[in-house]
Formats: sequence, C-alpha cells, structure tokens
Amino acid sequence: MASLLLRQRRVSALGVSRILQDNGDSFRLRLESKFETFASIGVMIRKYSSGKSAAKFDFTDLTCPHTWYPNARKKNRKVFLHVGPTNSGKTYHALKRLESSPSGIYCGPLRLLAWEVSKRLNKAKVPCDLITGQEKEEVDGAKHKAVTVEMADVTADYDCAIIDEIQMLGCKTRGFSFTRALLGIAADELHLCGDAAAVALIQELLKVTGDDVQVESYERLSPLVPLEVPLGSFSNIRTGDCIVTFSRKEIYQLKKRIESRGKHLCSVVYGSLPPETRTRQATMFNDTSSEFDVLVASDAIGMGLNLNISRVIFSTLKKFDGSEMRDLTVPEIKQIAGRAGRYGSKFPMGEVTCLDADDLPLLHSSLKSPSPILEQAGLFPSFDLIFMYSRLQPKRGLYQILGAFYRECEII
Ligand SMILES: Nc1ncnc2c1ncn2[C@@H]1O[C@H](COP(=O)(O)OP(=O)(O)OP(=O)(O)O)[C@@H](O)[C@H]1O
Repeated sequence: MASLLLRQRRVSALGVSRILQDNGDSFRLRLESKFETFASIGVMIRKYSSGKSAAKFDFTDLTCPHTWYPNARKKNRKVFLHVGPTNSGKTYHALKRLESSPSGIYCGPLRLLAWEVSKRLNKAKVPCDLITGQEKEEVDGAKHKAVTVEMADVTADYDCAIIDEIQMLGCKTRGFSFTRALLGIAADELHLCGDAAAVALIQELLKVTGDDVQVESYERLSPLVPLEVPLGSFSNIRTGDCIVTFSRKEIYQLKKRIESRGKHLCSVVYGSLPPETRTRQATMFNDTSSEFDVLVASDAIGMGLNLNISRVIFSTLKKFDGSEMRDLTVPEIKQIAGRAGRYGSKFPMGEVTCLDADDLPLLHSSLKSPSPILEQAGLFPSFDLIFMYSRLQPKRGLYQILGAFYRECEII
C-alpha cells in the first residue's frame, strides 16, 4: 500500500495541483478517506482562512481538512450554534434534541460531563454508552453515546450530535479534537454549545462544508453577583462555597485549613483524580444530605458541570499553564465563576469573590469584558498522513521527520 501511495506522491510532483483544480475535491476525498485515524504526535494551531485553500497537493497540505471526512461531507448537516453566557440553558436545549433523536452522540471536554450526560440519558430510558479515554461502559441496545471529544467517532452515522464547549477549538493543546469533531461528525443535526466568541470562526470553517448554520443566542438564567468584598478569613466559609485553586497541593492544603475549624467537610475535584473518585466527590458535594458541604476544586469544574455551588471563591487568579505563571484569561474567569448559582440548583443566585482583596479588580473587570473573538482553530495531521510523508524520507528519524513536517506545514 505504501508503494502505491508513494507512486501517487510522485504523480503529484508531476502536477497533482492541476488535477485538483480540474477535478475539484473528488480526488482528495478518495485519497483522504484513507486518513481517518488520528494520533497524538504533535499539535498545530493554524490560522484558518478559506482563502488559503489554493490548489496545492502535498502530504503536508493541511489546508482542506474538511475533505478528510467523507462521511460527514455526504450529509447536508443542519448545524445549530447555541451561544451565550454560562448557565443560560445552551446544553439543556441541545440535550433535549439528542434525547428525542433515534441515535446520537454527545462530545464534551470533560469525563465528568460525559458521565453526567450518559447518566441523564439512561435515566430517561435512552440507553447510552459512556466512552472516555479512561473507560468504556456499554449499555445493551444503546444507539447513543456520551464521549470525551477525543473519542468522537467520525466514521459512524448519527441523527443528532452535540459538541459542548465548542470555543475550545481554539485551545492550544486540545483544540484539534474539537476541530476534528466539528468537521468530521456525520450527523443530520449538529448542535454546538459554547461562547459567542467562536461564532465567526465556526461560520468561516463551515463555509466550505455546505452545512446549513443557524445561530441561537441565550441569556443567563439566574443572576451571578460579583461581590465587593473578599472572603478575607476562612471563618467566613459557608455551606455551598467552592474554593478554586490550581495545584493539587494547594487543594489539599485548603481542605485541611477549612476542615481544621471543625465546621465543614470538603469534597475535592481536580483533573488528575481517578474518574470514580472525581464522580464520588462531586456527587457527595451535590447531595444536600451529605456532610460534605464545601468544595475545593481546580479549574476542572470550569466547564459545564452542574454543581450545587452558591459562591465561587478564587484563591488566586494566577495559574501555571505548563510553561509559565500567568493571569487567568477572561474566558477562564467567566467559565469558573459561572458555576455559582446554577439554574435549578439549591442556590438560585450565584456569588463570586476572591480570597484576597488585591484580586478583586481583575475579577470584576473580567466578568464585565466580552471574551476575545476566536481567530484560530487547532488542527492535527492524521497518523497516516505523517506515515506516508515519512516514507518519502527513509533516511530520517522520527524526530527529524516531524520537524520537517511541521516546518513545511507552516509555509502553506
Ligand atoms: N428550560 C429549562 N428547564 C429546566 N432546567 C433548565 C432549563 N434550561 C436550563 N436548565 C438547567 O439549568 C442548568 C444550566 O443549564 P445548561 O447546563 O444548559 O447551561 P449552559 O448554558 O450550557 O451552561 P455552561 O456554559 O456553563 O455549560 C442545568 O442544570 C440545566 O438542566
């Protein structure tokens, strides 16, 4: 197979650009149908512009990623973009459609969100599998799936699909999975839930797919009040509080400090907790009859989770992002703060504040600011694409091949 493909590459040197111009996308669709498997080798955030999709064929040409998904391209997808602030019912409306569809898939950014959706659908007598990077729970007769976005199947056919927190397609580390799901899921109806900052980029990305895109805007369902005073002392902690911090060490230090006063017990939620433990901790906090009435969490709670939080308290507005300590961004602050006072929860109004008074100005200004408009989406080459490219350079090692691939991609 490799030699056949290498021959195709030699043909390309003789002028596949022209063939593409002459024959449109059909050649690419046939070729790209071999490229469906994605693997985690590297990530590229590329400025997306439909104007750049000039006819040039090469394994490093990533300018037409919509052609990588022939199943999705066979459909005229109806795309609904549900946009608005946190706690505005975007996901609720999309889930209603999923629940009433004969088959479907929910793709979320967190394992806990996928778990919440599978639980909800199974409770509503809609059998639903749960598939994440850590587990696979299959339910007899299920035609629905709740998955973390990386596990989205772009080869199956669905009546309805949801991609939650779609603004994450701009994320440097995980954005490519959202772009893949956006372009690749073959569903008659595709519901995208997230921040309005992603609308223009998504409309631009979908211009080339022929999908019908409709924007539905929402308003927050319950008030979120930024407090004028900081928490100050841990003696002011009360039932329903959630303290947010960004390292596991600090999470356990804060839990110890709060519990040492003898008034409250704390649940903890952070990304690297084993899934069952995370689920148990979130359930304990949500259960009003449990003694665990305070939550200490990382930004793992920031996306979409429905927890019984009355007040969010930022212990800091800085986090280490893998390379440096930086201030939280406007979207991060809004997402995390938005967990307080969820509609339908025990607390009809949410409050948000900081541990230290010095952080209040940044908190207040961020909550008032719109999220910056997204201009970039993550994109990722398929494993097969890299494999075929590597066959052209038999003397190079993997490191050099990836480096060369990355450099050549950048100049397109
Ligand atoms: N019309 C409704 N009737 C009953 N409950 C609703 C309704 N709309 C939303 N809710 C509930 O309000 C809460 C927030 O809704 P949802 O999760 O859809 O908000 P969202 O806009 O997606 O928020 P986020 O962006 O923070 O994820 C959920 O618990 C949801 O079940």
